[in-house]
Amino acid sequence: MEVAKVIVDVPSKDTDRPFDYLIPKRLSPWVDVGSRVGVPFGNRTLQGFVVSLHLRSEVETSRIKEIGEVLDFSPPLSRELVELSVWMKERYACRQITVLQSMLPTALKGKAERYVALADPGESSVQEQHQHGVLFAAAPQTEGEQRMLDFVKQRGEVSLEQLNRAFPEDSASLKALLAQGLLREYQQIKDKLQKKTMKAVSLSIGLAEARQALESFSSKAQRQKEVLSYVVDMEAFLPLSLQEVLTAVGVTAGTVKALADKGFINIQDMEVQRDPYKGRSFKPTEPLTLTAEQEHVYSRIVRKLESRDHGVFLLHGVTGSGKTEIYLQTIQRCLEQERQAIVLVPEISLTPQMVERFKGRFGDRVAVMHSRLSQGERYDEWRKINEGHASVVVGARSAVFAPFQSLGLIIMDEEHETSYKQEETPKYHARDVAIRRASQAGAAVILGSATPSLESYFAARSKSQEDFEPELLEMPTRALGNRLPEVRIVDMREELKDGNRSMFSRSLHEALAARLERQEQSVLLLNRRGYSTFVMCRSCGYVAQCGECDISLTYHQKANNLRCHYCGYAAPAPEVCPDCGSEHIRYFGTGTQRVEEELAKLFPGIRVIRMDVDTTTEKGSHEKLLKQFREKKGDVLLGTQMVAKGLDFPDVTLVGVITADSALNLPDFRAAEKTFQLLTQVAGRAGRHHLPGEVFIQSYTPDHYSIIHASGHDYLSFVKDELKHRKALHYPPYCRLILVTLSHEQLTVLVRAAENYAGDLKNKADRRGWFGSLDRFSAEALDVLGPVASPIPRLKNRYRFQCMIKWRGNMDAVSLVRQVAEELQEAARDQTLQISIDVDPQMLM
Ligand SMILES: Nc1ncnc2c1ncn2[C@@H]1O[C@H](COP(=O)(O)OP(=O)(O)OP(=O)(O)O)[C@@H](O)[C@H]1O
Ligand SMILES: [Zn+2]
Ligand SMILES: [Zn+2]
Repeated sequence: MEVAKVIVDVPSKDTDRPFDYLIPKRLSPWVDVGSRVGVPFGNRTLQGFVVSLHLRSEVETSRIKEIGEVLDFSPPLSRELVELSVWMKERYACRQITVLQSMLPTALKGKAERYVALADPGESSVQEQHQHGVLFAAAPQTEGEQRMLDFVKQRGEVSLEQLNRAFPEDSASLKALLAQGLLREYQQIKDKLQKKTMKAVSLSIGLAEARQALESFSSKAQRQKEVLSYVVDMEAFLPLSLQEVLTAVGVTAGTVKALADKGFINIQDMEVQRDPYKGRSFKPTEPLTLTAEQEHVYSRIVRKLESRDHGVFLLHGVTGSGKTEIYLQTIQRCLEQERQAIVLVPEISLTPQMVERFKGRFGDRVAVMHSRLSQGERYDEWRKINEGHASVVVGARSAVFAPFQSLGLIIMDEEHETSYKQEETPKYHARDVAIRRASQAGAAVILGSATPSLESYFAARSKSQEDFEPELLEMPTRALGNRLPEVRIVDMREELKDGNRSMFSRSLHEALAARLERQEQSVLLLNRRGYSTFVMCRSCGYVAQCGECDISLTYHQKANNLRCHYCGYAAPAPEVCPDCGSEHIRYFGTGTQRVEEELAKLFPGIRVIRMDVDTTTEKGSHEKLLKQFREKKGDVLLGTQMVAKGLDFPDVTLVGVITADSALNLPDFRAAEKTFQLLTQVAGRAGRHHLPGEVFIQSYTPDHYSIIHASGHDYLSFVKDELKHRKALHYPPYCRLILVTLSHEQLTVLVRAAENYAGDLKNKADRRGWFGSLDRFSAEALDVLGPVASPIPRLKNRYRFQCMIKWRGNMDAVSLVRQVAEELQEAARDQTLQISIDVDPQMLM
């Protein structure tokens, strides 16, 4: 192969294609698809990725440049991942370089650094000088130049930075030396982060020899003798870290160095792997005997694994049905096949308890990746996988790119979680990427949840989606045979009517008191999402809604009005409730801190462990709080969404939801689905072991179907009701969405651009016969809503407008939406107009 196609690190439209580079002979053994390379681009050196290899270029060879360097011994990306990046760039309307980079840890985001070295000694420079008619041989002209030249000579190569530090005032000499051809300048890509090394001490003579040396050690060098004696004693553990030697013997580095100079020991740099779970032991666990229900599910998945074909399973199992045990045992099979497994979990449920379950079963073969690790730790976990030392990875969203060579299984726990969608570019959904990657690799996918997303469930039931068709597996009972907890809905309007203005209903109050008495534990959930954004009547539960879009109107304090984020409808904020005339109408929301205060007032001496964004910012704090709760150092675990997921505490017998409605009224068509999921999840924390559980859901809209069905643990009925709404109003899964957000510093410019965008898109879609309301009975339709001001109308001094595109059918809507955006941007000739495209958006607020 002579030519490599390389995607370079310039995220702009014109460079979003591969460029040809010649592969020099000396580098050819190292260059492969997925290699990270440094290439000349214009007058810069850039990092890039090789995406294909060819025998020759279509471009004239003399016009293409050579690859400058290869940055890794083995390519950090596999062919499979490079292929995946092409698919992702099209599906999510983004640049391939952005995708490729997001597949790697940030530590590998290299940047060019400038170096100087001696120019090729002698010949070439002399030749060149002859060519230029210069007859004198080049030599330094000043003392400063001479010193600089010597400095470089000694070191071979010097970074420009280092040189400037050594000769801070002397850029003239450098210029002169470069001009005379004595020094040359070049660029190299340096990784953002280096491997971590430590100084390590080992013996440089034989053990017997060292023992002998100890006998005859000079009494003047007593300290050195102690060091040598320590090293000899620890012979079985060599090499030792220098730090350890220093603290154990109580000497300075100088003493150790002196001993090294005498030739007894040597001190070297040794690479160390940062292990975030180092020093922690995980109790080994054995596979449990599966229940009949589990056995059935297990055998279906294993059959697929044995076939080594691609397949997707939707595992719908109630809380506590033992999904995790299914994950563990199917991974076991996968490893026995010498294939590897990826386990994706939502960031907030990537709790130590979760990690423990996988480390406990598979020990050191498990790598862990999440955002609370330092960049260095992430890099090392990534390398552990890349070098084949790990065969299971447990991680958040981006672990879907784990560099495994023969992937057998991808598990996505809590598959309904919105955090699987990345909100920054590339705005990918890990579920879709997982399915795509698995189909390339012939791997199986398990999507697990007690409350599957409507999209996945619909796809599994209807078998009509072109995207993916999961096979549905059900586990309707709990593994330990106990019943799901009893759930009571408390009508908070009644409480107010009866004069109780507290945030605790009388029944939840009583239940809490009983738990304190019996020394059992409680979990209290405060749904903080949607804090203060909607207007609700506390007397009758009325919430202002848009008649067209069936979503809550958002309160805008400045204008004192209510607006719909989808269609732009606006109305003045009401003073009294339009339904019942009550004055108890207000913006909604309560903070965890206020709940904590009220608990302390109601139950003096109560021990509350509060878990929210404020108390969990510090590294490891999440873990510490849960440990306290497990050790029963708290009566109540109070928190936001964090307390709803994946926790398995035997003594929790009460779960209270302070206000179930707050998420229900968010201006998001998934509000009901999210509320149902959250209530079901949190209810599932109660009574998981021998003690029976009880759940109280406090609500101002107790007849809402999401609350009623959650209280009955009735997923199917919820789905039926919800699908009716989605169908009537044309929302997913009956269509797909693309959210286009435009932003600019000047409002007038922005409004015009947004209107042009919507107009162009409609025209182009119309010409293709796509444009039309989704109301019409046709298999294909594309509708454009807006433009309207975005839910966050101004961000960082930029105004924001958006268009929502709804579409269904067999058409390439994404590329049309992208094409129109690119054309508009080009025509506008305005660098500051930004257009962002979010395909299948999850966050609509
Ligand atoms: N086959 C089994 N035999 C005995 N105990 C089991 C078995 N399977 C699971 N369990 C136990 O049942 C409890 C619930 O299981 P697990 O936490 O895996 O459920 P889950 O479906 O993942 O729940 P959730 O969705 O609520 O997180 C755990 O304590 C687990 O150890
Ligand atoms: Zn009212
Ligand atoms: Zn509307």
